[in-house]
Amino acid sequence: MNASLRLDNVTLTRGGRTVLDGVSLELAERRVGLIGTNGSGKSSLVRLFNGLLTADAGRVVVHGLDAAEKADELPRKVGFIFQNPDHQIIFPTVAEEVAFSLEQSGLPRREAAKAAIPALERFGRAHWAERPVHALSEGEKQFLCIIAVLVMGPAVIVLDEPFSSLDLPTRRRLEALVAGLPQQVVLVAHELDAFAAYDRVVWLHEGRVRMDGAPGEVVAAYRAFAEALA
Ligand SMILES: Nc1ncnc2c1ncn2[C@@H]1O[C@H](COP(=O)(O)OP(=O)(O)OP(=O)(O)O)[C@@H](O)[C@H]1O
Repeated sequence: MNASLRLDNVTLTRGGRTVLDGVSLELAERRVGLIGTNGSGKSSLVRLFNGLLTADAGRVVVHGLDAAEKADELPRKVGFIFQNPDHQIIFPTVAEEVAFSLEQSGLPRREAAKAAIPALERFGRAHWAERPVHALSEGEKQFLCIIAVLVMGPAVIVLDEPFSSLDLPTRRRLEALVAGLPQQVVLVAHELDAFAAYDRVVWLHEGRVRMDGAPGEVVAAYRAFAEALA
């Protein structure tokens, strides 16, 4: 099985607009960054990897699964962390949220409820179990989202602007947590320093790949481009 995220000549339209225009990419690195101005297509592109969006033309292959044929299997393969944890968390307590993830990964409901506490324990958060989710801070909620995704054992973690509402210390803690994950990680972010230790950064512009390579070079070129626009 090829452990890569592949787009072959992918075109995607949303609301009548071409959002991705013949994009071909093969992402096999463990740490991949995606940058670009607002509306360049970053969120749309990563949503192809878990079946939230479907390409209009071309082919998407996620760690060996053809996205068009195996759409149902993609969410277990690719875990998503979004900008706003409130959009992701659906249950009133931490334990219920984690239990739901475990159920999604195939455990029967009663077993999932029992397994939630040991799962939280693995992340040093067993004491959160009965906490109401609304009483968690933004950083804690984002941490819970990551736990809820990780317990499903995905091969890929996609983080789409996960830092936007976090203060700097909380952001650094989450970055450290993400840095230690064994999974392939795809990070969409506007905080360009986040990519320093990444293997590869792809710069998307108006639905096409504008530059692709080592973080230092791609980020420097993007900064120069953005400065010239300002
Ligand atoms: N739900 C939607 N319906 C129709 N068009 C959409 C929808 N969401 C996004 N688009 C359009 O798709 C294009 C790409 O949006 P996308 O969210 O992928 O960009 P992005 O690079 O992630 O931007 P940002 O940095 O602002 O999050 C935009 O022009 C946007 O208007």
